[in-house]
This record gives sequence, structure tokens and C-alpha cells, in this order.
Amino acid sequence: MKIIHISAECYPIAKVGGLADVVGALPKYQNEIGANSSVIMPFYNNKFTQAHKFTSIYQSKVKLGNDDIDFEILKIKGSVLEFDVYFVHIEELLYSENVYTENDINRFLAFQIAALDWILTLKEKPNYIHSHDHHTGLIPFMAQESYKYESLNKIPVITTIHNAQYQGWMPYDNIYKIPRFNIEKVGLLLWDDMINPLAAAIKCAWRVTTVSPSYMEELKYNANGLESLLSHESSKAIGILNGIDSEVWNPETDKYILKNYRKSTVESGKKANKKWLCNEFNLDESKPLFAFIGRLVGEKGAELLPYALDYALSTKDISVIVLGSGHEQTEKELSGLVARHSGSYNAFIGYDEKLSHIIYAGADFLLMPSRVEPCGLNQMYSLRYGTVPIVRRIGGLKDTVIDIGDNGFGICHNEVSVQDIVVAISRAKDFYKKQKEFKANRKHIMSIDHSWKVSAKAYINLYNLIT
Ligand SMILES: Nc1ncnc2c1ncn2[C@@H]1O[C@H](COP(=O)(O)OP(=O)(O)O[C@H]2O[C@H](CO)[C@@H](O)[C@H](O)[C@H]2O)[C@@H](O)[C@H]1O
Repeated sequence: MKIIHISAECYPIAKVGGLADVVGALPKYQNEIGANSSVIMPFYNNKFTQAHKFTSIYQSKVKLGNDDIDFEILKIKGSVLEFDVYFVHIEELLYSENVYTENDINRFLAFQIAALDWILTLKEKPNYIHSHDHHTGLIPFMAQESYKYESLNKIPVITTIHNAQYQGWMPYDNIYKIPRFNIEKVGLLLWDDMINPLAAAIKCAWRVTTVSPSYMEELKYNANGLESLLSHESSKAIGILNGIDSEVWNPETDKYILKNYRKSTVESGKKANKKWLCNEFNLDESKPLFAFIGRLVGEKGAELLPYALDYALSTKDISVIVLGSGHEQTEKELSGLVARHSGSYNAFIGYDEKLSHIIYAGADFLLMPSRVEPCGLNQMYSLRYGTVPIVRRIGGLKDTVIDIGDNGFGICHNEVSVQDIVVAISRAKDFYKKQKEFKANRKHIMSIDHSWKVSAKAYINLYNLIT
């Protein structure tokens, strides 16, 4: 079974968020169970591409409206990853330091057209094409409707929604850039008078998946304008919970953390990582350490953190570390708290993969007060590292964390509010005081299996059922 994933991000090549983690792991685990799964993504100018060598395997021109733009398909020299990655190299559009820029309409249009142009030339065509999020949302439409891709229109295209908040809206006048199709089908591209790639993907893909079962249900009521579409297409839609790459996220072998540990050595392992964090960020290691890692945006409930943390820190019995970047105002407010709570609070505003691993390893609790959470990977990483997740009951968080009050192992709250976050922190402090129970829980959560094994199989079963 040959599968090609098409995505804007893929770990460890280019990562902005959880999309990269999934596209960097799912193909690997699909291959472990006998598939031939690969990824095609843009060639960015970043640390990974600078550190590796590439060979050009195909050259042509991509037609974007009236322009013919040179592109190449590159492959990494040598076997660096456990699955094949093909890169679309378009120097003038895609080769930027950032994954996302101001010019994303043209960038991702050209990327998608070049990817399909190349797939068209393959002797051995894929059995399935799997597109991810709105950046590749026009793939299902083009593969099915554009005249030049007619020979691909029997290949099932599956699309996965990692986040329906962002839909890739484009003004209608971009329509001429999409390879020619029967204009009577134009409605498939539109939603509220705009070209809407995510809506087009939901309409045209053979199957639609979301990254957790609860999120699939929630989208019918809250999908940034696409609620009725998702309800209408629900017969071809299914939620499959993400897994985690248990090789990358393994406290026993993790190269980023200060001291490796397993279940039997969790206490000393976490202590060493906490000590380093507390020294580095001027925090008190004798207090329970709460952490937040993520994009500082409304979906993550991030704008409430400065207020909730300010309040929670006033009792002077916790330490807190925040790692994230996003909305400027929230960044400022989170940085501003450092002076008020010096010695018990710190924030690293920015993106730092290594630091994120050390925080999962060193923290006692991880906060996720998300407003929307399609799956959430952080809570699964924190479980693996023996860190208790504190989550709002929503989306994938609801599917993966059970409250200690319900014979579970985490702390859950219902609302995205300062009050709920503060109460949850207070419950966590009480739990931390019961050290015997708390330590037993640490060991328990480390053994919860969220590896990709089950989910990779679920995707293969889904492909097999497409007729
Ligand atoms: N400043 C920072 N420094 C270092 N690392 C950072 C960081 N900010 C975030 N990260 C890392 O980025 C990833 C975030 O993944 P999530 O799944 O929580 O969120 P995201 O909203 O990006 O993904 C979307 O897609 C994924 C995948 O389907 C869904 O799980 C999720 O619900 C959906 O919103 C984690 O690996 C986290 O450690």
C-alpha cells in the first residue's frame, strides 16, 4: 500500500506545532505495519535543510496563473529518517526561513500544484493521497476536478483536520490560479463567497478525519463557520486519536533532558531535571512546579494565564514556568509577571524544542486550559514523562485525561476561566501534598500507552474500507 502524505510541516524538518509531530510520526508507524508511506512538503531555508545534503530527482515549471515558475523535487541524501520525504523546492516562493509568511496564498497554491504535477509523473502512483489541514486543502479538489490531473482522480484522497480554526481563505480572484476545471464545479471551492481550502477539502476528500473523536463531534457545533458543512458530510468523517512518537518522546532515551529515567527511577530523574530548570530560571525547587508550553493564542486559553498565574502565585507555594510565543499582548503580560513573582515564576518567550523536553521532564504539573483542542499532544507527552496534566474538558483532552476525582490520574476543569484555572491549581497542590499517592500516580501515568501503534492501524483500516 503506497501512501503519500502532503503537508506544510513535518518533524524534525520543519515544526511550528502539533501538525509537524503527527506528520513526522504517522508515516513511520504506518511503515512499521507494512505500508510504504512517505511525505511531500515544501523545501524551507532552515536549520534542517542547511544541515543536510539533497539530490534533485525532478525538475519542471509550475504554472501559477500567468506565471511559469521553476521547481525541483529534492530528496535527502542518505537515510536520515525512517520514511521517504520529498521536497518541493521553489526558490522564490517556498525557500523562506519561516514555514508561514505573508504570501501564503501563492506559496501553498504553487506547492500543491507542483506536488500533484510530480505525482502525475510517477510510474508507480500512490494508492492513497493524504492531505493535512488547509495548506493542502485544495489537493482533494484539484486531484478530482482539474483536467490535467484526470489520471489521478481514481486515487482516494483523505484529508485530516488538525485545526479547523484556520481555513486558508482566499479572495475569489485567485480562482484562475487553480489548474483548469469545469467551472460548474466552482461551488466546491467556495464557502461564504471566498475560496475556502479547508471547506473544499471537507467537500471533496473521499474521507475526512479529525485528530480525536470528541473534536469531530464538537466541530458540528463549533467549527469557525463550517458547522453545517461538517454535519452534512458527517457520514464520511471520523475521529482518530493522535498517537505520540514514543521514540522521540521517551524519558529513558531522550537526548535533550538532563537525566534520563524510567518508571523505577522517576523520582530521581524528575528531580534532576527540575533542579536544572529551577537553577536556570530562578525558581524554588522545593515547591510544586507548574508549566505551560504552547502557542500563546486564544485557542489555548493563553490570554487568561497572566491573570490566573498572578492569582495562583500570590499564595507563594508554587513555582511556574511558561514556554511559548504568540499574541504580543499575552507575551508582554507573561513577561511582565516575572518582576512581580521573582523567584517563583519565569517565562521563556520563543520556541525551544530542547527546553520543551526538559520542562515535560522536570515539571510536576502541565497546564492546558484550552478553549479548543482538536487532540493536544502536550498532555500525552506529559503523561509519558510522569507530569500530571491539568486540562480543560474539551476535544482530545476530554478523550485522554480522566480526573483524579473520577478514579483517574489528571486534573480536569470545565470552563476556560481564571477561576477554573486557579481552582484546578489549588486541587493540584492538595494532590501534591499527598506524596505517597502522588508518586504512585506518576508511575501509573508513565505506563499509559498513547503510542501510534493503534492509531496508525486505524488509518490503514480506514484506507482499506474506501471503495
Ligand atoms: N514555544 C514552544 N517551544 C517548543 N515547543 C513548543 C512550543 N510551543 C508548542 N510547542 C510544541 O508544539 C507541539 C504542540 O502540539 P499541540 O498538539 O499541543 O498543538 P497545536 O495547536 O500546534 O496542534 C494542532 O494539531 C495537533 C496535531 O494534530 C493537535 O494535537 C492539536 O490539538 C491542534 O491544535 C508540541 O510538540 C509542543 O511541545
